[in-house]
Amino acid sequence: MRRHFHKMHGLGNDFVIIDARKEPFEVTAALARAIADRRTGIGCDQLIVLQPSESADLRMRIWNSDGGEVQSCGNATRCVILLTGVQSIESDGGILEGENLGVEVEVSLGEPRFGWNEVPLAYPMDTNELPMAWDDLEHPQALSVGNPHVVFFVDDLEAVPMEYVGPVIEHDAAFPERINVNVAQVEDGDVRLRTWERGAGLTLACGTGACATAIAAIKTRRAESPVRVTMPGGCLIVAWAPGEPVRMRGGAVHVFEGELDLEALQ
Ligand SMILES: N[C@@H](CCC[C@H](N)C(=O)O)C(=O)O
Repeated sequence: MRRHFHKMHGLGNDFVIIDARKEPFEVTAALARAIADRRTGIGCDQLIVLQPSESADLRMRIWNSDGGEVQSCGNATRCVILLTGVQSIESDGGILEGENLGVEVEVSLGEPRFGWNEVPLAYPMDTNELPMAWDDLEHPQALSVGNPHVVFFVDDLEAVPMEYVGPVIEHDAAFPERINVNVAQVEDGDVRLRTWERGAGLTLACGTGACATAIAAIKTRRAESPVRVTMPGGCLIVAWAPGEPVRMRGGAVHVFEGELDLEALQ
C-alpha cells in the first residue's frame, strides 16, 4: 500500500504530513517511528496527520519521532496553514487559528495555562519558580501552551550540555506526561533559545517552545511583547499579554512530496 505525503519544515523542525481528510490513515506508534526514522524511513521530527473536524476547518494529530502522540506543535501549525489554506485547526491542545500572510504565517495558540495540574506537574508547586534544580539549571518556570514546557533562563546558552541534561529533565518524575525543555538567554530583550523536545530530542526550532519562552520572558520582565526568539533554525516573533492568546509569526517551507511505501515500513 502506498500513501501520499508532504515533507515540510518550520525553521528546520521537519514534518511528514499526510492528508487523511478524505481517506483515513491509521497510525500506530511503530508506524510513526518507522516514518520518522532518518536512516530507513522518510525522516522527520514529527508525523502530522490531517483529519476532518466538526469544530474547525480540520483536525491535526501529531506524533513525535519516538512514536508518542502529543497535543500541539507550533511549527507544524504554520506548515499546515501554508499547505491547506485553512484558518482554524482542532488539536488535542485546543483550537489553533492562523493566517497565511504571504512570506510568513501567523498563528494563535490560545491562552497559556499556568496551574500546576494544567502543565501538568506531579504535585502542587509554584509554576513561576519550580523548587527544583538539575546541575546548574535551576528554578524553571512551567506552563502549558497546549503542550507542557519548562523554561530556564541562563547567562551562557552555549555552556549548557543540552544533550545530557535535556533527557534527564524530560523524564523527571515531577512531569507525569514528560516535558519539553527550553533553555534561553536574553540579550537586550531578544531571546536566544535551544529546545530539547519531549519525544524528539534537540530540534532546530520549536514553535510552542518559542511561545512558552517568550511568555516566561514577558512575565518576568526580561523582554517586552512582541519578542524575537532566535533558534538554531531561524527566528519567530511572539506576541503575548496576560489574559490573551499567544501569537507567533514565522516561516514555513514545503520541501517535496512523494509516496510512502507502507509495507516496506512495517
Ligand atoms: N516541534 C513542535 C512541538 C512538537 C511536540 C512536542 N515535542 C511535545 O511533545 O509536546 C513545535 O514546533 O511546537
